[in-house]
Amino acid sequence: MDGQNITKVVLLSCGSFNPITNMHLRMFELARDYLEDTGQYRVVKGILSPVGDAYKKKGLIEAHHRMEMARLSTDNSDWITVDAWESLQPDWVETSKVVRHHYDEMLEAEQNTDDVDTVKYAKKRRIEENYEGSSRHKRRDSPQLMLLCGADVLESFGVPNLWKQEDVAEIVGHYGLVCISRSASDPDKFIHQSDMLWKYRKNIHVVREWVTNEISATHVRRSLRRGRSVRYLLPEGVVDYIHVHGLYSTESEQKNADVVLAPLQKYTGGSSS
Ligand SMILES: Nc1ncnc2c1ncn2[C@@H]1O[C@H](COP(=O)(O)OP(=O)(O)OP(=O)(O)O)[C@@H](O)[C@H]1O
Ligand SMILES: NC(=O)c1ccc[n+]([C@@H]2O[C@H](COP(=O)(O)O)[C@@H](O)[C@H]2O)c1
Ligand SMILES: [Zn+2]
Repeated sequence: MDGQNITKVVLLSCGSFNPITNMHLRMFELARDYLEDTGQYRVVKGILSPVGDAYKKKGLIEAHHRMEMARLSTDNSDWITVDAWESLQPDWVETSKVVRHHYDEMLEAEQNTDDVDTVKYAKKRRIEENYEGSSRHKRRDSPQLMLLCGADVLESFGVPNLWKQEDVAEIVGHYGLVCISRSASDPDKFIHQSDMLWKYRKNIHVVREWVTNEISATHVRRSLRRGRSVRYLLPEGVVDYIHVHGLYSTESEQKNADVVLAPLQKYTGGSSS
């Protein structure tokens, strides 16, 4: 393989990570193996982006704790990183905007490592060449940013008032999606039944995990409330962090219990901005 036609990929995973589990980290490894096995891609970076507190999901603990646990989990990875930008936004940010933000950052980082053009205005001009008006245009050699998620998130695209269809079209049509199967889901069937997902099916990479691993953060929080062990479901450092800070109680599970999830609030409230 001469590497000439290999596209560099950055994987971005958005979620609550409440708390981060071994399966969240496995998703990145599974996705990288899958993409690189095709011979078409080289995965250069993974980004974990914990959602901000304004998402208002039931039982969602403070972003700074979720961020710190994600950091502890990725300390020993040479390619998976954690990014605080989304978690620091005062309002909930649609995933399409998070993807755009990281795409822009990725292009900027690419430009900065390019030692041929170091003159500032030239860099700026080349960044601008990636755009036409407000829409982002890919340069042939620029890396690709793909959203990484589990099949439940893919299937949530069909939940009324949860996602704007134009956002889904932008994510799958312009960037790309890597979806890890979960045992109760059938992502291929879901794609087949959606005209939009079918249209962009070539940009959706379904990774079938045969050794299914149904660790979920909900299960972990439940075990913690009941004083049960969660060892080996989460990285060691995260288990210690949870115990030291006394996280995940009956009380914390009631957070946002009577609040509507931010996207549902936004899209059922009549606002479509
Ligand atoms: N066991 C799993 N298999 C495949 N994908 C998973 C698994 N657990 C989580 N994911 C994916 O990880 C991302 C972050 O998910 P999230 O933070 O909601 O974790 P979760 O374990 O599903 O938590 P919760 O139970 O609170 O919903 C999502 O894309 C989700 O689909
Ligand atoms: N319309 C949207 O952009 C939209 C809707 C629902 C969830 N999400 C995102 O998907 C992720 C899902 O996280 P959970 O599975 O933990 O709820 C979060 O990062 C959330 O912001 C985005
Ligand atoms: Zn989930």
